[in-house]
Amino acid sequence: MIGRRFRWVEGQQGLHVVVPVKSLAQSKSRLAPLLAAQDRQKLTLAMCSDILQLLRGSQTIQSISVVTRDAQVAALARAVDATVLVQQADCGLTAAVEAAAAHLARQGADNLLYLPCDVPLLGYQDLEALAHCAGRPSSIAIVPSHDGEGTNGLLCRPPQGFPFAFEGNSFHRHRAAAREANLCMQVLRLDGPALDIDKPDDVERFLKRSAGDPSVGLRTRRLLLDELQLRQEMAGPGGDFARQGFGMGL
Ligand SMILES: Nc1nc2c(ncn2[C@@H]2O[C@H](COP(=O)(O)OP(=O)(O)OP(=O)(O)O)[C@@H](O)[C@H]2O)c(=O)[nH]1
Ligand SMILES: O=C(O)[C@H](O)COP(=O)(O)O
Repeated sequence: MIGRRFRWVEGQQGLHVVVPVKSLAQSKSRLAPLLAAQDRQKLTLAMCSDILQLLRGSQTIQSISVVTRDAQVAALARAVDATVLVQQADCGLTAAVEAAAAHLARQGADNLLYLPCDVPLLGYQDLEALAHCAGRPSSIAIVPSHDGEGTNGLLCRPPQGFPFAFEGNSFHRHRAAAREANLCMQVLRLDGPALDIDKPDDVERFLKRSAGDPSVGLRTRRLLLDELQLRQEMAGPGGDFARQGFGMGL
């Protein structure tokens, strides 16, 4: 647990963030048409690094927990003073968040904010918006993914007891569960964390959007453009990564 950076602001709650990360070798399989296996691993590490550095620098964050069985991810997490909850196997996202919820409840935390590792456009203002939502007891805030189907952020107060049901159309399931339990629910449509990088089109969207804001997703952007040499000019208006090969063996 870390608590020293959190700065109390009236109306805001210090957030206890949980970032589950599956084994690098298993991550980002839907990007296989675009990136080779080694490059998908590098991309996951770069995105983890971006989000962990952002969390570390935010005064709205009270603790960071990374749930993983991957040694490289664990090392990255420890470097920013995050708590590493080591898993024996990749047993799915829901199980990973449930394990973190139990841990936080034992530690006496009064909230949990799930964030995936693949939202490099997440910014400080998004965390502030979430911190405002955490002010009320028995509350839920959900950040839907840009396609309106997935859950790219889920804030629960208290941390345990909500029926997490990730994967597939989880936004609708989480919203229905909050309504059924009569919880105070907010749906936060935040453009930055709404973009999770799952598919080749998402890489294109990320490069377009991050071009206007060098303060977010810096490591991810550098990796894609400089090291993996994806060509940014293809991301301009009318650019078409797939048809032009994107330079990566399509
Ligand atoms: N600890 C842990 N994290 C997981 C597991 N499954 C998914 N995650 C994490 O949950 C978040 C959202 O997962 P996905 O978007 O499905 O991950 P992904 O690597 O894009 O998945 P694919 O493209 O389907 O391979 C990411 O931070 C993942 O690393 C798991 O079994 N254990
Ligand atoms: O929305 C979810 O349940 C998880 O974030 C996984 O969704 P994804 O497969 O769209 O990344």
